Order: sequence, then structure tokens, then C-alpha cells
Amino acid sequence: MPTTALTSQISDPKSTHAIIVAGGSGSRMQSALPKQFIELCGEPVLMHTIRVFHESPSSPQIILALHANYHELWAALCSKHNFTIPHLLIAGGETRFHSVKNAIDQITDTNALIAIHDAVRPLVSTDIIDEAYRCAAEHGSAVTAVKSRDSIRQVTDGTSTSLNRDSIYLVQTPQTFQAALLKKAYEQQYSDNFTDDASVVEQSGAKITLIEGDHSNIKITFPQDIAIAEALINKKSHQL
Ligand SMILES: Nc1ccn([C@@H]2O[C@H](COP(=O)(O)OP(=O)(O)OP(=O)(O)O)[C@@H](O)[C@H]2O)c(=O)n1
Ligand SMILES: C[C@](O)(CO)[C@H](O)COP(=O)(O)O
Repeated sequence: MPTTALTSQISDPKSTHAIIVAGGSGSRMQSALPKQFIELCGEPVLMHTIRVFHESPSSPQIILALHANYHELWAALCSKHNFTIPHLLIAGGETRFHSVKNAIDQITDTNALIAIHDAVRPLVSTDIIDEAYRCAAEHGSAVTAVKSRDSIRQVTDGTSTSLNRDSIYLVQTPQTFQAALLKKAYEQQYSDNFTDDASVVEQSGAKITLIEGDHSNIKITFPQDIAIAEALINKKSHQL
């Protein structure tokens, strides 16, 4: 039996985890129900997002960070929609940083790969999820980003100057990291400059690797984003 050849064919499989952050209140959406629960094509935003991760070949273990006040509502919605995808439900924190930190604390395997994804980006694709795990395994990090389609100007002291848009990237999620790197970064004190996971990891001294995102992977932030997301989901389902 060619044991050497066989062993060399098996790539070092690491456990994969996906942290879905849903601990926000959605103040910019101005709706009584936080935006992660709003129905898109008949199902809450959050269920669309979790399903994509569940269906990705990387098959991550899913951790959902949700404010404790909404755990009962989530259980009721899962029952109503017959939603049975396995996931660990934990409490969200005061900010996105604190929600991520709570979730990271649940993962003990320091060799794991951890993707962090906004619950309110339901249009992520399985291809991007898998590529992010692959790239993070190789480089330590994989942060999804797209080039700006608009021209860019920077305003300083009331004067605007044109910037080279080819050097500007708009950052999305998933943001995927080797666990040891991410855990060390999240031991830092919270700062208001931490707008995403890449900024936390970068501050800890690690290099960030960008991967190609998708302009369709929108973050549902304002009321008009619901109609845009529904149109994109309908388009996607017609393509299948
Ligand atoms: N304390 C928080 C705040 C935000 N998030 C999550 O981080 C993601 C991106 O945040 P954002 O779009 O800003 O969501 P909200 O904070 O809910 O929205 P807003 O800023 O308009 O209040 C969302 O999935 C949100 O639920 C979180 O897990 N915990
Ligand atoms: C993490 C993020 O989605 C990357 O674009 C974004 O930074 C979240 O920002 P927000 O201020 O919480 O909307």
C-alpha cells in the first residue's frame, strides 16, 4: 500500500468555523424589528446568511452571536420556518467587536480557521466562503474586498483632491483568519478605530491579505437595501 503517496495527497484539514454576527440593533434601518429578522423573499435575512455557510463545501461549524433579548424570538422564528441548520447560539456584545470576541471565546482549537461574517450580508456566495478559508489557511488572513466603481475624492481642510481609485478597496465580509492570529488580536483593548476584524488583526501586527469580493454581497444597512437584496436573491434563484 503506497502510504507515503497517500499521506502526501491529504492536505492538512483544519476545522472550519463561521461566526455570524447578528448582535446589532439596526439603528440606520429605522425599523422596530432589527434588520437581521426582516423577511427577504419569505424568510428572515439571518436564515439566508446561515444557509449559505451551511451549504458551502467547507462546511463550517456555525456560531451565531445574537443579543440575549432576541434569543426567544429566534427560537420562535426557527420553529415557524422549520429552520434546522445546526448552530451554537451565544450572546452578542455591546459592539460588533464584543460580539466577535464572545464567539471567538467558544472556539478552543487554535489550529482552526475562523470566518467572521455580518448576518446582514445574505448574498455572500459559497465560492467566496471557500476561497477565504483556502487563502487564510495559506496566508493567515483572507479579507473580502471590491474595488471602488466610483471616482474617489479626499477632503482635507475643506479642499477635495482626486485619489487613484485603483488603490482603493471597499471591504466586505467574510473576513477569515487562522485562529491563533485572531485570538491574539482580540485580546487587545477595544478601540473605536476597530470597524471590522481586519483592523483588529492589523493593529496586532499581522499582515492582511485581500481576496476578491462581489459587488452583490451588499450589507443591508438602510431601508432601500431590502428591495435591492430581494431583487438580487430573485435574480440568483432564476440563474440556478
Ligand atoms: N453589538 C453589535 C453590533 C453589530 N453587530 C453586527 O455587525 C454587523 C454589521 O453591523 P451593522 O450593519 O452596523 O449593524 P447594526 O449595528 O445592527 O446597524 P446600525 O449601525 O445601523 O445600528 C451586523 O450583522 C450586526 O448585527 C453585532 O454583532 N453586535
Ligand atoms: C465589517 C463591515 O461590514 C466591513 O465592511 C463594516 O465595517 C461594518 O460596518 P458598520 O459600521 O458596522 O456598518
